[in-house]
Amino acid sequence: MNENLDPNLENLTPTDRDIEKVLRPQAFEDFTGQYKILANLKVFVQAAKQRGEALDHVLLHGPPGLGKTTLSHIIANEMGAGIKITSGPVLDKPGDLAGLLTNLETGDILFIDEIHRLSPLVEEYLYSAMEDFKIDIMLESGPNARSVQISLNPFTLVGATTRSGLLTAPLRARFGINLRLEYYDAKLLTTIVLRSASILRTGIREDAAYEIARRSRGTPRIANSLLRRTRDFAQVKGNGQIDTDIARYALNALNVDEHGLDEMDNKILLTIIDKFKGGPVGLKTIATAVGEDEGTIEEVYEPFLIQEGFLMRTSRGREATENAYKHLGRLKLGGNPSLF
Ligand SMILES: Nc1ncnc2c1ncn2[C@@H]1O[C@H](COP(=O)(O)OP(=O)(O)OP(=O)(O)O)[C@@H](O)[C@H]1O
Ligand SMILES: [Mg+2]
Repeated sequence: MNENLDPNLENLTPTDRDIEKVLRPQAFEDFTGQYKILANLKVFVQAAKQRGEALDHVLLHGPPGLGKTTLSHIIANEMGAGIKITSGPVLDKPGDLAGLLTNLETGDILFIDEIHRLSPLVEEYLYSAMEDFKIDIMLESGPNARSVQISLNPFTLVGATTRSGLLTAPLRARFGINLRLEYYDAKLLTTIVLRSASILRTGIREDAAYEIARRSRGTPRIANSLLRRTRDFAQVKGNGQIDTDIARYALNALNVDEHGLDEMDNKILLTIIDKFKGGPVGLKTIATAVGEDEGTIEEVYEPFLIQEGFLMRTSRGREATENAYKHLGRLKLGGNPSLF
């Protein structure tokens, strides 16, 4: 995959990261799509504010680049609260978490990214903090060691994960608000591309924005990334304005396929078609063949392929659809004989 299209923020260059911040919506109003989630969140936020309470803990899950981090900042803004940011792998021991928790003011947001990667010890420590706003801390060490319970200011934990399947049941149960983000359709992504272009002061035609949008794998981060690269092409190869010709030229140069599928998407489909006669084939087998983690395929790649009609999930495994054969220029041999 082209590194600039990588959905993981960590792989972006510093300037890309700065631009990503500028493009990030700050309020409910600027956030496009996910209407149902937003409508519910607005009610919960307003109700909590009216009662003068902290918002209930929120779990945000869904594939990378759909707006989980963005939403957590918006929640803090809309609550008029502070936000502290950390992530599962960074919290090594309960002490790391205690330091963060005791510094939260009433109503503050503690955002834990990749919450599925908390160590079991830290996770257990989080339970009483979430439930009763209380934690035990150790005073002194050696023979004088004793633990005291201290009260925390009521806070809101916002957890984000691309792998909700890896969350333990007790942790999941402690979130009062559980929201799953969906892929965006091309129309919504067009709105996002147009908004981003205007922030970046780049002229773009609506049909060109649509061309970028429909090839962005349903993902705002990818749409913004493709817009920035297309802007480069427009600047160097054209007159700075993005029209459909420049957009197509740039997307082809970037190896973004007609449907916006990325290298791993195509690899998964090709593997099923070429090595397993189109399936059905088990998830584990696919994972081994393409060299990707089983859970990542299930939670990051598969949902998009299914939604776009390239893949089917059956009781006997995964099957490539007619669409997938067509897309990859493969001939489906003999169809499905069991039907005739
Ligand atoms: N609904 C939206 N409207 C406009 N822009 C959006 C929206 N959702 C996301 N974006 C843009 O996409 C970028 C990526 O979103 P964000 O970082 O919130 O994704 P994420 O779900 O946290 O991804 P990851 O799982 O990789 O952490 C943001 O910088 C923002 O500019
Ligand atoms: Mg994020």
